[in-house]
This record gives sequence, C-alpha cells and structure tokens, in this order.
Amino acid sequence: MSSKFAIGIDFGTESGRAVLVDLSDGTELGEHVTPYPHGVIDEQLPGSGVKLEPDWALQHPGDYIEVLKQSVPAVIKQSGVNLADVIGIGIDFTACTMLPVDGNGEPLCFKAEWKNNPHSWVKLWKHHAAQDEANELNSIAEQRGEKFLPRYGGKISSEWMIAKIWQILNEAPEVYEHTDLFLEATDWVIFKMTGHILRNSCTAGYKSIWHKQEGYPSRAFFKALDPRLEYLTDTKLRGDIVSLGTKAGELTGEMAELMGLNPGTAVAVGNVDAHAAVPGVGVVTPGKMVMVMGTSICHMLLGTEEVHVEGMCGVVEDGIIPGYFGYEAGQSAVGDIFAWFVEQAVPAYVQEAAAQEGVSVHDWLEQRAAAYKPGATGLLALDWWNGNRSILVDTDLTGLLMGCTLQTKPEEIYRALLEATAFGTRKIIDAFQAKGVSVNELYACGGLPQKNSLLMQIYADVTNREIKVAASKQTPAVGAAMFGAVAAGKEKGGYASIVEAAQKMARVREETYKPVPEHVAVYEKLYQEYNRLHDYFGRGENQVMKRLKAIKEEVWQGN
Ligand SMILES: Nc1ncnc2c1ncn2[C@@H]1O[C@H](COP(=O)(O)OP(=O)(O)O)[C@@H](O)[C@H]1O
Ligand SMILES: O=C(CO)[C@H](O)[C@H](O)COP(=O)(O)O
Repeated sequence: MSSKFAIGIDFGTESGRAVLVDLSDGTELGEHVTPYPHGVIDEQLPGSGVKLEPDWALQHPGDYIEVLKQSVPAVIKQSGVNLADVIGIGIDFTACTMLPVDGNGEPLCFKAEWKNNPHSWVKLWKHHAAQDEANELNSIAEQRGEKFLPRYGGKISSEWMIAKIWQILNEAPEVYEHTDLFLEATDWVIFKMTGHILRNSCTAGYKSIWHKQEGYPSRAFFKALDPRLEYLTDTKLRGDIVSLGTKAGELTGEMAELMGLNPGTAVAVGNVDAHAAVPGVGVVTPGKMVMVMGTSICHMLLGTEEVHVEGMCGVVEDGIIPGYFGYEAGQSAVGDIFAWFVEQAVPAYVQEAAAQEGVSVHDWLEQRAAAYKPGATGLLALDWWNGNRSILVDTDLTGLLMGCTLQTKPEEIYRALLEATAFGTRKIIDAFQAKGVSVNELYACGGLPQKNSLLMQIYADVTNREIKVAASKQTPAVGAAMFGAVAAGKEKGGYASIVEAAQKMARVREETYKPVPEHVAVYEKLYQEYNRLHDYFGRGENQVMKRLKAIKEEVWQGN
C-alpha cells in the first residue's frame, strides 16, 4: 500500500505553521509559515481604529482562515503528494483564545453592528484585562470551598474562559446578550472546516473548569459570581465535549477548495499547542515530562490518578492522552528573560563584538558563558521577570540578581539567568515528585533546544536528568497531524489510537544532554540557595517585590 499522509497546523501567537507528514515514520515532507496579517491586535481595532486599553490582546479570526488558505496548499506543493493520500488534518492552538459567535457560528466581529466593539473580537490567550474578574472569581470560589480550585493549583487564571466571558458581560452586556456561543478559537476553526461545533476536552478541562465526571461548576457557583451567569454553561457554553483524536467531521467542499484538499478528508477535534507537543515527541506514558521551551515553558506530564500538585496550571482526565490524567505547569518567561537581557542590558562592546564575529548576541554570550564552571560566577538569580506561573502562581513577583561585583561580566549574568530558569523548572519537578507524580525523564521541544546547547546542558545538570530533544522544529504541528491520522482511522491508512500514532511517527534526536556528576554536585548547593531566596521572597516573608510594585503604581497614578 502506498504511503498515507496527514497535515498538522499549529496556530501560534504571531503566525500559523503547517506540516505535512508521512504516517509511516513521521518524516516531514513540507513545512510552511503564514504570519497573521493582523498580528496581535493590542493598540487599536482594524478598520475603525477604536483604541484598546492596556493589557488587551486580540486577534482577527480571518487570519486563521488565511493560514489554511496559504499554508496548506504550500505544504501540498512542497511535498508533491497525491491528494487522495492525505487522509487527515489536525490542529493545535494557543489557549484560552476565545471568541463570541452568533447562531450561525459567525464571529460577532465580522458583523457590521458589532465590529467596532472590542469585545466582539477574539481574545488572545495573553489578553490580561480580565484580572479583576479572575480575582473575584477566585475569592468567591475559595469562600464557597469549591472543589475545583485545587485542580488548578488553587487559582483560576485571568487568561481563561470564565474570567474573559465575565469581563465581556461586565463591560459590554450587549455583546454578551447577542452571543449565541463562546468558543475556543481551536473549536471555531474546526467548525469552519467541518460545519460541526464540538468542544474538545482539553480546552474545556484546562481553560473552562470542566471535569470529565463532574462537568462544569454548579449553577449556584455561577449565580454567586453574577446572577446573569447562572445558566452560562447551559446556554453560551453548551455543546458536546469530546476527547482528543475524535473525528470532528470531514472537510466541507467549500473549505476543501480553499485549502487545496479533497472534500471528505477527516478532521480531528481541536487541541492546544503544548498538549499536542506531548505525543509529538513520542510521550504517551507517565514519568516523562515534556518541556515546550520558547518565550515561556509549558511543563506537561501524564499520571494515572488525579493528584493536586502545588501551583500547577491544571490536571485534566484525558486532557493530553486519552486514558491518563494530563498535568500542566509552567514558567511564564524563559526565552523572554534572555531576550530582555540581550535587548536591554548588554553593553555596546558586546553587540559590536558579536556583529564583527557575525554571530547573534545570544550566541556570543552563550559561547563565553560556556567557559565558566557551575558556581564560578558567584551569581544567583530568581527567574520572575514575568511573575511566577508555577509553583507560586503570583504575577506580582519580579526578577532578582544577586552576587554582582565590579568584576561581573555580561556573559556571567547571562549564565546566571539561564541557570535561574533551570532552577525554576527543578522547583516544578520537585513539586510533582513531592506529591508522588514521578518525573523520571525529560523531553524538550520548541525553539530553545534548537538554539542554545549550554542552556540544555544546564537543565540536565540542575535537574540531574537526561534530556531528549525533539527532532522536529514544529513538534506541536506534528502532534496535531498525529491526531489527524487518528481521526482518519486505521481502515483509511491512519491509526487506531494516538499511542500507536506517536510510537510510529515521533522522532527525537540521537544525541541527548546527560548530567555531568561534578556539575550536578555544585548545582545542588546553588539550588538550595535558590530555594531559600524563592521562599523568602515568594512565600510572604519579605514582600518587598509587592511593595515596590505598589509604590511604582502610586507614582504612576500620581503623574
Ligand atoms: N540563542 C538563544 N539562546 C537563548 N534564547 C534565545 C536564543 N535565540 C532566541 N532566544 C529566545 O527564544 C525565544 C523564542 O523561542 P521560540 O520557541 O522560537 O518562540 P515561541 O515561544 O514564540 O514559539 C525568544 O524569547 C528569544 O529571546
Ligand atoms: O497557556 C498555554 C498552553 O496551555 C500557552 O502558554 C499559550 O498557548 C501560548 O504559548 P506559546 O506562546 O508558547 O505559543
């Protein structure tokens, strides 16, 4: 039988990326990136120029369709495969990236009467303007002793569905009123491709407080938030919730023409980027933590029971791989901290030297930082430049660097920042281990493992664990393609389960990063120091970071 193929599409923050993969061994035959024409909308609405408030981050739903229109035909062309052999499509998305739609599934922002209202647009995952609603939600949930809170590390994020919906209700009740459904963008794109509205269990579980056995929180809880929300889950959040790998439907004639595919191609239900990356690197059993390493890190892990681990983002049954409890934790800035240093804090001589050598400032600093032994800089940092997502769940915490002298060099600080993020990951691993959720092996994917080998060696040394690195640059998209192959089914040449698909298709690089015993010993001492600073500044003993923030706010408000 000839080879069969699937397409995976990863809808990121700035662009959408498609891959076409061979189902027999996961070989990538085509890859294409479509930057979103409207990018992240955080200043003014397209067309009307209506100004947005601080902390807003929107997207244009038409940009997602543009990705389907540009990137899918491009990967078909690159690979030269026969259309009849492309049997499945899967997608993954940032989340919670959500939008209001009308009774026909049409985004409200496409309609003349709503397009000038910012609340009718897609709210991107990093839209942070619903913090007041999130704070109130958390305090009401805590007062009521809601059982769901511990599943989310004790706090529901302002990035998630309920806080965002509540913000719409508070600030634009007319938009709320006219919304038939609030959908995750991943489910909306699947609806566009197939004509079927189905909610996936991953976003429902991690972002909408849905539980496989218990469903959504009670009507009484929603009523306690706001009487107008009492029937939210029966009305604007209604709909079937199905597990990952389920076939959502088949590509409609209209979309098949737009995407250059055959109508009837199987389409899997939507998924989330970090979650699709797990089978994407071949992880389908507990004990193996997948680190999706880029601007931030998402830490993904499977378990056989629901355990409440301090500060994790969520535990969801079937949330990553059906049959397991999927755990998610994270660090809200990693690559972004290195970017801050490179852009804001290196002296001109470093930039000039890097330019003369024809390397990036990151590479220049990495080369020099690699010459230092662990502990040789005398520096230690707390990696909270963008707050702390796990395990403290506190966006008001800030960064710290200590141990500087008049001799301290930029490459030493760079190294201390790399180390700080590794300590942050170690803290997350320790939190899981403390609750009996084992982390025996580490897998890395995303941009950072491809860019910085010193960083990866430091992670191996700090965690005292071997790290395997994904072979693909587009691991989430490859994982999405695997779910597309499952949706197509075995009889069509796909796979019966995501486990089988991952076993056949996932690829990791041959070389791994192994801990060096002498490094491990020194880092163990430094980690104990990191722990002391972490608890001192992060657990309330010294609230100086929050006091500084309060003073800053006062001064700004006085201006
Ligand atoms: N050589 C490098 N070493 C460490 N970090 C790097 C290097 N080059 C770029 N970065 C950081 O990598 C991040 C981008 O990672 P990537 O995985 O490509 O993006 P994203 O998380 O948006 O998918 C940026 O924060 C950037 O500062
Ligand atoms: O919350 C998340 C997954 O649950 C991700 O952080 C979010 O989707 C964006 O990730 P990235 O910027 O790395 O693409």
